[in-house]
Amino acid sequence: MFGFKSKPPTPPPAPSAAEQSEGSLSLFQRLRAKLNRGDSWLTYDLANLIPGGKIDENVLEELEMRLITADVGVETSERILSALRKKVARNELDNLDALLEALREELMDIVRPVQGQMVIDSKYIPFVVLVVGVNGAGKTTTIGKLARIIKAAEMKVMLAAGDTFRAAAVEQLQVWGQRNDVPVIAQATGADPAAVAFDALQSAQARKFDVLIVDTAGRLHTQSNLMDELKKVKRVMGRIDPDAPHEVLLVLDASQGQNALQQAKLFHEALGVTGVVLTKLDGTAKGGIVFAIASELKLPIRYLGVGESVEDFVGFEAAAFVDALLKRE
Ligand SMILES: Nc1nc2c(ncn2[C@@H]2O[C@H](COP(=O)(O)OP(=O)(O)OP(=O)(O)O)[C@@H](O)[C@H]2O)c(=O)[nH]1
Repeated sequence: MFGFKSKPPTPPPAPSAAEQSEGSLSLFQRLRAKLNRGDSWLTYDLANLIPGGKIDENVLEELEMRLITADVGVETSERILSALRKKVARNELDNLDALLEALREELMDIVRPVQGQMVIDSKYIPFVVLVVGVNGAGKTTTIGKLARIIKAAEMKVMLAAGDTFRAAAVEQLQVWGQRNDVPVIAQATGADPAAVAFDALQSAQARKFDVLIVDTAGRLHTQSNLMDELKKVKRVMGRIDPDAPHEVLLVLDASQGQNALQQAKLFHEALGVTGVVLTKLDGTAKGGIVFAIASELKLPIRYLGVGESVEDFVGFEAAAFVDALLKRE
């Protein structure tokens, strides 16, 4: 689920307990079972639209509408359809299978470049991950899940409770810390989040931790003070290690659709996001936002959250994701 750079401190991660307990279920099968509750939004009953087996403009329009309503975005959907229309005009797509194969290729072209695991570079002691995103996107849950897989790889991980705005957020992080048996650095509610991050980084450095994950507040992105606060957290950590944070992980709730894309733009402009986690893909989210983020922002997509429990967390793999959407093995 993540890679190593320089000399790895430990061998690559063993399969997690959850992965083991899920036996031989492939990533495709796990995604397939979770995504949009198992119904493919994209190809569901598309066959019924092709009574004579002929791909015509009606089918293409229906497909375009599905892409748009599935949060792929107008621009990206139009681009996909324009490529498909050209193939139809050249008589290259004359049945449903050919159409689905061409659609798969178009979708793969969009997400293949953004598949990239988080590389924990061991030249940094610690490797610092700053986790950002709006309220309720799933930051704390993601941190808990991430801490667990890093720990399973036998690395020492510490958490910093940088969301000092809400007392419950600190408590929630502490619960995840206890569950994973990892230390959590916290201060009183209302403390300066930059001070929490600074202290945590100093402590993680002194105690030679491999990874420090910093939680942050997520009040609405339209409040410019949030971005100023996050920039300060970043800057202050840079005083200890000029390269820190080494990963700025943006957590987005996939069920927020195009709004998530807007958030991503703002966070990226302010902080220079280096990786994205899309959560709640198990709910009503249609998954199309993955393509919108990939095509418009070209940011690496690191992980997908497909449920509330620790094992509902998968590394992003382009082919498994596209095939799960298209219901193809
Ligand atoms: N269904 C589902 N729920 C999720 C997922 N990830 C997180 N959640 C739930 O979403 C809610 C918000 O998650 P948090 O981790 O508290 O979100 P946060 O971004 O830390 O929120 P604040 O602390 O309010 O800033 C919780 O009820 C989580 O259990 C996911 O992948 N799927």
